[in-house]
Amino acid sequence: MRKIYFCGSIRAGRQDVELYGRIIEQLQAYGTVLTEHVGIKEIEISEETLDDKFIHDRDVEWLENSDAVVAEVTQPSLGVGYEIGRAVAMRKRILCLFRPASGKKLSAMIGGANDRQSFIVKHYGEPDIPQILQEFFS
Ligand SMILES: O=c1[nH]c(=O)n([C@H]2C[C@H](O)[C@@H](COP(=O)(O)O)O2)cc1CO
Repeated sequence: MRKIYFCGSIRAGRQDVELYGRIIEQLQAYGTVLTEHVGIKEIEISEETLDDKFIHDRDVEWLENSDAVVAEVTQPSLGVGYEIGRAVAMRKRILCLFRPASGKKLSAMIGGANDRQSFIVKHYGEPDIPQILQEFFS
């Protein structure tokens, strides 16, 4: 079973958490999502009981064990940017999802990393997700 590491903003703002949950639900058709908690609204409460070193070391280990990384990058987050950078260094396959309709501007360090092979950046709207995931995992 493929292991998927999903990245989404937590401390940088939870406005997209429900969307993360719906993406994770679709990702589960392609493998086990190691970071399911990113898409769960009430998660801050349980993650708050963990110290930062525990969270960091657990997540880096999950990242190392993952076969693919999918990041929703519309809400800019230091944690997500860090995870993506570490994933590049680990030579993981990475899919970054950005919603232009948000009115935000994607960092050049993500947009400019797109090589259309191992680092893929997609500008999308929610209805596009099934096809994007199918292409990425095929
Ligand atoms: O409690 C946490 N649990 C956790 O797994 N993370 C990881 C997973 C997310 O993809 C990413 C979010 O980073 P940030 O909190 O800087 O937005 O970091 C981050 C936090 C809080 O920083």
